[in-house]
Order: sequence, then structure tokens, then C-alpha cells
Amino acid sequence: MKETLTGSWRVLGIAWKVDWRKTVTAIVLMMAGAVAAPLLAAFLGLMTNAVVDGRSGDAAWYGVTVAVLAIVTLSFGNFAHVAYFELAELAELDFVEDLMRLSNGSEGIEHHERSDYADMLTVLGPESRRFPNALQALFSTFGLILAVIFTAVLLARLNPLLLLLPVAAVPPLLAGRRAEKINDQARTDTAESTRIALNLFRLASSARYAGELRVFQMSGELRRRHAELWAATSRGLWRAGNKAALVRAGGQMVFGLAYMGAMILVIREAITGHHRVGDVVLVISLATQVNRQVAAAVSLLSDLQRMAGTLRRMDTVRELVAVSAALPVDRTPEERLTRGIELEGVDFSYPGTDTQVLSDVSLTLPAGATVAIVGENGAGKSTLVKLLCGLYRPSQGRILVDGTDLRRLPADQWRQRIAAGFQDFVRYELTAGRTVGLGDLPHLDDAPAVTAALGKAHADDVIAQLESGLDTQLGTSYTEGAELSGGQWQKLALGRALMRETPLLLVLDEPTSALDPEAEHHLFERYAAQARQVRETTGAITLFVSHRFSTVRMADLIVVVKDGRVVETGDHQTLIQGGGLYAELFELQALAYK
Ligand SMILES: Nc1ncnc2c1ncn2[C@@H]1O[C@H](COP(=O)(O)OP(=O)(O)OP(=O)(O)O)[C@@H](O)[C@H]1O
Repeated sequence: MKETLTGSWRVLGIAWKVDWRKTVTAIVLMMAGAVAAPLLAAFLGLMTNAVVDGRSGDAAWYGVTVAVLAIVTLSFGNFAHVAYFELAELAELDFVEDLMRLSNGSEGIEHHERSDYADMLTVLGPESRRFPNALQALFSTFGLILAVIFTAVLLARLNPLLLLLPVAAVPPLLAGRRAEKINDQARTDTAESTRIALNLFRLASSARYAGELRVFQMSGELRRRHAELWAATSRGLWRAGNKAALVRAGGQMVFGLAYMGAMILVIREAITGHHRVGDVVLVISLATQVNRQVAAAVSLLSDLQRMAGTLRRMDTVRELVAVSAALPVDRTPEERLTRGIELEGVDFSYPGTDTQVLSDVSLTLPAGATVAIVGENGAGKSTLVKLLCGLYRPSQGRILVDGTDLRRLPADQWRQRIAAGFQDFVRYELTAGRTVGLGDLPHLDDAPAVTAALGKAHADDVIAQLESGLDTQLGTSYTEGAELSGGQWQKLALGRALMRETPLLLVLDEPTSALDPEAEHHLFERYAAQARQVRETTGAITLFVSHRFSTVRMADLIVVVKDGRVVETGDHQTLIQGGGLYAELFELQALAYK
């Protein structure tokens, strides 16, 4: 009950924050509409007695009042609906934005590894659309409380025993609460199968994967798995739904018996002359209303309880996303690097796993150097890059930027000084210019800056082939959108990575894997030359991951990673002379190209 109450209070707070005037209007209208119903019953009783007594003037006035109250009962709810519906839309937007902020605006990305986080999101997405129900429930509850008080007073005046009628409304309420708990648990229990089924649906309906799915003839298998998971979800929800319905019916039965008792009591008292006909009409009318009030309360309570559950899940998401600061965040990145970046005894395991992906990595990336990381698939190269970008924190050890622990730099300020091109880059379906300009948001629409970045990335040819150049809309989501090849998308992503002009760290994690080796070689040749030129001004470190040794050999420093450990460091010449893993891998690739 406490959760429902605090949840309701928070829903009210959200509505107030969104638009307090509309909140007040909706509450007043709902309360007026709700109070009009028991008043209508009272005037109906008075009118009946006036008719029986032959007081035609009074009867007419009571009749007019009954009509006005009927109009108020029927119409005020509709006006309130207009007010809270708009509120609900705004509240939903507020909620969804909060969710997006939590999911993508947080410091690290550890939470994306957690299945419990993914399950929460699966439930929260659709639940955010229940704001209209929650607000309607909340505002109706205010009206309902008033209506119940009025009804109780009217009943007590006739016979205090009739007060048992509203009391009998408690079991259905409790049953309704229990039923909603059963449904809520079922939603949590089925979240994983729902999430996987939704992923399979996305896989099966995405244009990007259509070719591979056809070749491997996976469509039937995907459908089978999707159907199996969906059936499991439906079975879980259906069973819970049935159980909840039985619990609710039990509660309603108690009220039904009380309703019957009240009727018998009043009719007997009318027959023995203790009450008048108008009183019987009043009780019949009020009892029907109490019945409706009970049904409404059960559904209102379940809506409020459901929204309280949604807000609780949101709090859990907030906790999962929060990174507890081990050190005070009290430094800012320097304008230029003088010493460089040092890793001291860094260990790392991905959240929720026991496997150590990086072990005791100690390394110095000197300011101004071009550094290549090489190693076999799964060696830990990308993980190292992600740690340097501050996307994850080391489990042990530390990363120092010019002697300052990376954890002491505000994440957003550090990212501002990073430029990056990732292996799994995003295909932003914007205009070609903006797809590149995104790399430095203040210069999103700065055509000369975008053109310069494209030049550095050797990607001018992609733009030249597009009908409207930088203004060409990209992506198949748009009717007129141009679709690019994998390599063309990658070139634009590389241009995006080169938008920031004064980064302290430029990370290129296989951003050229879709380019041919020669193109990659030329690109890095140019890039390394440029990096050497600008190193004097910012001391920027260029860090790249590549499997192509023709590119790697150009680096000032080559770091060889094996099974999460740094096994060799040095320049090409030193490593070849050392005759270790690097020399072996280099030889293998050279042989393959002969
Ligand atoms: N998000 C993740 N959650 C759990 N384990 C992960 C995750 N990403 C990578 N790993 C594991 O960490 C190890 C290192 O992965 P990483 O991507 O750093 O390798 P890599 O050297 O960049 O490989 P590649 O050359 O194939 O890109 C692998 O064993 C991989 O299975």
C-alpha cells in the first residue's frame, strides 16, 4: 500500500511539474462530477417523496435539480478527460526522455551488459504509455473519496447498519491489490522471453540482415523460436491473468452479499413503515453507486499500483545506471598532453562475468605518439580502447592522463577531448553532411569543417557520388534516402571521427576494416603524417587497432596483446628483431600476400 501511495504522490508531482493549471482543472472537474452522483440519488429520493405527497411544486424543483446533476455527472468527466489526456501525453514524454537520459546519457555503459537492466527496459517501454490510465485513476480517486463520504453520510442517516455497505467494499479492494501484484510479478517473470522474442522479431524484419537470413534459410527457425518464446510469455501472463481474475471475483462476491443484505434491510423497513418510498429509491440508487464506486476503486487502485510499479522499476534503472564515484571528480583535462596516458596494473572483467578480459596491463602511451594495438581476435584490444574512452572503469589498477587518474576527470569533459571511430559504428540516417558533422556537434552544419574532415578521411569520393552532395538524405527509412555500401558508410564514420580538431586522444578501432588494404595504408600514412604535425600543439595520442601490418608498422609504438595481457611493446623494427609474437604474425601475413 505504501508503494501505491508514494507512487500516486509521485504521479501527482509529475502532473504538477508538467502543467499545474491543467492538473488543478482536471481534479476540480473530476471531483465535481463524482460528488454530483450521490447528490443526484438524494434529490431523486426527495423528488419521489414530494410526488407521493402530492407536492407538485417541490417535485418539479427537485426534478430540475436531478436533471442538472445528471448533466454534471455525465459531462464533467469528459471535460476532465481532455485536460488529463494532454497532461498524460506530456508526462509520458517526460518519462521517456528520462529513460533515454538514463540509458544513454550516463557516465559509463556497464549497465548495457546486464540482463536485469535489459528486462527492466522491456517492461518500462510499454508501461510508459499507461500515463493516461494512471492520471485518470489518480484524479478519479480524489472524486471517489468525496463521493464515498457523501454516500456514507446519506446511508448512515437512514440506518447506521447500512454503513456496512461501504465497509464491504474493502475486501474487493484488497483482492484487487493482490490481483495486480500477481499480474506485476508475471510481467517481471516474462520480461526475458518477451525481450528475446522482440529481438528475434527485429532480426527477422530488418532489411540489414535479410540477405544473410535468406542464405542460411533461417527464417523458419527464427519464426519457430519467436513463436515458442511468445507462447511462453502469453502462457505466463494468461495463467497470472486467470489467477488474478479469480482473486478479484472472490472480493466482489463479499460485496455482492453485503449489497443483497442492504436491499433486504431497507425494503423490510419500508414495508413496516419505518421508511418512506423515497428512501427506498435513495438506497437503491446509492447502493448501485457504491457498487460502481467499488468496481471503479478496484480498477483505479490497480492502475495506480501498476504505475507505482513502473516508477519503482525506473528507480532500479537509476540505481543500476549510477556509477559510484570511487574518487572525487575534481579535475579537468589539460589543454595539451605533455606526459601522455599511463595504465598501471589494469585488470578488467565485463560486468556480470567472472572472466578477466584484461590482466595486469601496464603501459605508457607517450604524448604525441601514434600507437597501434595488435593481437588476435578476442585478445582484448577493443576492451582496452573502451577503458581509455572511460566507457568502463578498470576492475583493478588505474589509468592516468598526464598523471591525473581518469576517474577524477568529469566523463563528459574527457569525452569532449576524444575523437573516435569504432568498429561497430552507427549508420545515422541523416543528411550526408550531418552524418559526418555529428562528430563535433557545434559544427553539425558547418560545411567547410565537414568537407575538411571528409578530406582527412579520404571520403570526398563518397560525397561526390551522391546526387545532392552533403545535403543528400541517407538511409532506407526515407523514401528518397540514398543507401550506401558498407565501405561508404565506414568512410563517413571515419570522417565523423576526424571532425574534432583538438582531441587529446584519437581512437580508431578498426574503422577501416571495410576498406581495401591499400586504401587503409594510404589513409593511415596521411593520417600519421598529420598527427606528427599537430602533436606539437596538443600532444594528442593517436591510437589505432588494426589487423593489417602494413598499417601497423607505421606506428611509433606497437602494443601486442595476447589473452588480455600486453606481451610486447616497441616499434616495428625492434619487434621484428625481437622475433616474438609480433614478428611471427607479421611473417604470416607477409606470406599470405606473397
Ligand atoms: N560486452 C561484453 N561482455 C562480455 N564479454 C565481452 C564483451 N565484449 C567483449 N567481451 C569479451 O572480451 C574479450 C575481448 O574482447 P575484445 O572485443 O576486446 O577483443 P578484440 O581483441 O578487440 O577482438 P577483435 O579483434 O575480434 O575485435 C573477448 O573474449 C570477448 O568475448
